[in-house]
Amino acid sequence: MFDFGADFVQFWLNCRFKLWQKLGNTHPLINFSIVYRYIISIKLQLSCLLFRFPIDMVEFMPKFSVRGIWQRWRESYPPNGSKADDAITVFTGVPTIYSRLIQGYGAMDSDQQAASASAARQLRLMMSGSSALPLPVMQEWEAITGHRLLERYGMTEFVMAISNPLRGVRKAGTVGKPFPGVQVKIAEDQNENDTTGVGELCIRSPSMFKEYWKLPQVTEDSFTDDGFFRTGDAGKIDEDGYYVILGRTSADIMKVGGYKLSALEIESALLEHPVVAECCVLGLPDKTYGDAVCAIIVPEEAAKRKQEESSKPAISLEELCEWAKDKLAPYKLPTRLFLWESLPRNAMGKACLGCCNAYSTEGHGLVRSTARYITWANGRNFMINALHPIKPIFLLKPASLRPSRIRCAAATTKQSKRYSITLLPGDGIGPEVIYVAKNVLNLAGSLEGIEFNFQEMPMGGSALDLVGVPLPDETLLAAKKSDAVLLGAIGGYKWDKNEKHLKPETGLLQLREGLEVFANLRPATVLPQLVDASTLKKEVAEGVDVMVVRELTGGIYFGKPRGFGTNEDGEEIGFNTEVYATYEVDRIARVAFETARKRHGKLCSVDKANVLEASMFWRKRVIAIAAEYPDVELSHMYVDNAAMQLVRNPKQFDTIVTNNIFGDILSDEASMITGSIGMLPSASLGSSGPGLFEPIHGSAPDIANQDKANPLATVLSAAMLLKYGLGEENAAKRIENAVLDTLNKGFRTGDIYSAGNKLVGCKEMGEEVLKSVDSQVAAAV
Ligand SMILES: NC(=O)c1ccc[n+]([C@@H]2O[C@H](COP(=O)([O-])OP(=O)(O)OC[C@H]3O[C@@H](n4cnc5c(N)ncnc54)[C@H](O)[C@@H]3O)[C@@H](O)[C@H]2O)c1
Ligand SMILES: CC(C)[C@H](C(=O)O)[C@@H](O)C(=O)O
Repeated sequence: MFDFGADFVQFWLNCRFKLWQKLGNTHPLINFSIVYRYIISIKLQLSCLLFRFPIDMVEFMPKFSVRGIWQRWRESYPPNGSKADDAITVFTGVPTIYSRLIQGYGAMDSDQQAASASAARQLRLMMSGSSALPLPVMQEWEAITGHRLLERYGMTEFVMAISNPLRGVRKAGTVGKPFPGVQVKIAEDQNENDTTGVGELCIRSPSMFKEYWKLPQVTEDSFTDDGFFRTGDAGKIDEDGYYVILGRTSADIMKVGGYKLSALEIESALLEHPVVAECCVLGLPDKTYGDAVCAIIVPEEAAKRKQEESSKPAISLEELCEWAKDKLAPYKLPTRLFLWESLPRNAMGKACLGCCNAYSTEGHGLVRSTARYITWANGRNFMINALHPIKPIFLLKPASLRPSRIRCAAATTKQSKRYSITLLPGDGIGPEVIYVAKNVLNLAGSLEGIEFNFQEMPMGGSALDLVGVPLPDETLLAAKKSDAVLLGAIGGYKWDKNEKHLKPETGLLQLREGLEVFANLRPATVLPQLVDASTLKKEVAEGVDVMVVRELTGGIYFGKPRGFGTNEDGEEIGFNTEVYATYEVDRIARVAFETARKRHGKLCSVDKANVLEASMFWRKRVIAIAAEYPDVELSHMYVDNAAMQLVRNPKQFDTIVTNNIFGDILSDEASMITGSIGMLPSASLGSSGPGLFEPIHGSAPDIANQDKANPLATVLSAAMLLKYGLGEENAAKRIENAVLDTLNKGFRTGDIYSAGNKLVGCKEMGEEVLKSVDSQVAAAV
């Protein structure tokens, strides 16, 4: 333990030689005065910049003593609610330490877990540095301790330069923004035609060191002409101005077929695979592509045991790529896979890339061998998946690979427009259909000179599994800050029994409420190509074109009081309240009248005004608003009758306006007239802010992960996003035309299949739509 007040001078005097050796990732010989300034700066930064309260003690924990660290926290904050005098309040570690602490936590019994998690929660702050923190580690740590790790970026040469804020948004996967007085620039490689914004991070800071001791040339080479220190780290700035560290320029950036790829980004994605305990990604020399992406994976213990018993690899390259293809672009997928017992690590716990590289390169000969288990010279066992010929990096057909930017430049003279889109794949078939819709959106957009910046965020059950809530704050924040949000679907059996606030569906309602998207447009159109897919008679279904305008942020879904209780007889009850205020009915009525006006001028308001006060009120307000729209023909219908009329004679409807719950039910019913719920898109809009676009179907757990989902509802939702969300009608038209063209060619997923057509899966349907978007270029431009 170290008392900063009294022992400070003594400390650095005693430690300076050691510090000379230990500090500095770049060079060990750092000027004596730097050591002094280093310590001063640490104390200043900790005390002033971060906490605004003095720090008395700094305790150096024994390296990797996972048990010791957890125990120290439990002693600091015993279960009786007291706090020890020497309690730890702030903890800083490197990612490996947090991974190990998570492992240690997993090995505890449930009582000890509860005590440990509760103690850890009481620390004031936890920080991470030294290398990029993998997202899954951050998320797991937050789920256990409630701490969102504060990631910062610093080096011995200039101490700390960039940090996420103590209060404010700590963006996962980033190191935040520069401290006041610190200048940061990204020096892109002049010799490369790279527009990814990735380059070497260069820093100018008041706390910059002066020189490497007696090494003037090294010092000189370390600075740019304009006085920025070259960190040797690759980075980029994200759309919010947060810095993302992609690794050491020398070791962590691979150059594959002209793309600069971050090994850390790929590692982060692979680490999410349930079989993967540890992972190291590196580029191995490849004649064609410069580097080939090689993944070294240490499987989880259970997978290792199974592997031993069955003599089969815990995971194959094909399985890994199949799993990762929704998370990584095709050119980022590994083309070589090594399964190892463990990763060689240095004393700090960082994977020793040099070793990994040497071993896997030495293993070249072995790649051609058929041997499965190979003993490496110093006795460590590792396994190579037999025979991995290097596959071409690009697995897609060339047409869909052409980078959007080039297509766009060739196809249109319009100025490039950029939009940020939050993607929420969600659960079940959500990720499958979002993958397709994203590609279609990208291609259609590029043909209209539009560039998208997609940000994928967790939502629903997958967010519950990751961070313990169905709508993480970060997801809502990202959604609010983007230009539009595209959602797959949420929900699944796994979370059905969760308490209300921990249900995926609650997350969806929170999202709609948070984005204030009160108007939900759900068009149900029977396409001529799909008349046969409808369960109604051809003459009933043909020509149906209904727009359901559903109120989305009020009514019984949100009304209070609500909950569970007991009645006077002591019996359990559950209750909800259907309630609408004037402004809520008025605004949705206006949206509906405007919509009807642009269609065939007929609006039917659906309610239950013969029974429910809320419906009587609804009807009264709709009639009042009708005075503003004399050109629109208004009618009213009770919901029970409307449900019947929809299947009796759906063509009588043009536009329907109704409350939240009736809209939910009637739009599902209307979907069947069109052939399948897999065809119906929706747009949810508010008076300002981004719109939310989603298919009306759910996560379809019965067909999830089987490549059976119909992606067209989501693809058409992407078209609605372009039309209603961004005002990009031409790009929307391209998508709508492509869907029609694909159906004209006879491609059908199972839900809309009829004899004489070609049955395809979700992926193939997506590829066909992409081809159609592509082939319309000449016709449409
Ligand atoms: N907006 C949403 O995210 C949303 C909407 C509705 C339901 N849900 C949730 O989804 C889960 C499942 O609900 P559900 O079964 O009642 O409704 P669902 O819409 O998921 O599925 C109903 C039926 O339609 C089929 N289906 C749905 N979408 C399809 C598609 N794109 N292609 C082919 N077939 C498709 C399913 O296989 C299933 O047989 C529940 O957890 C529910 O709460 C979410
Ligand atoms: C999943 C659920 C909350 C949702 C709703 O009831 O609105 C769904 O049925 C829908 O139609 O999007």
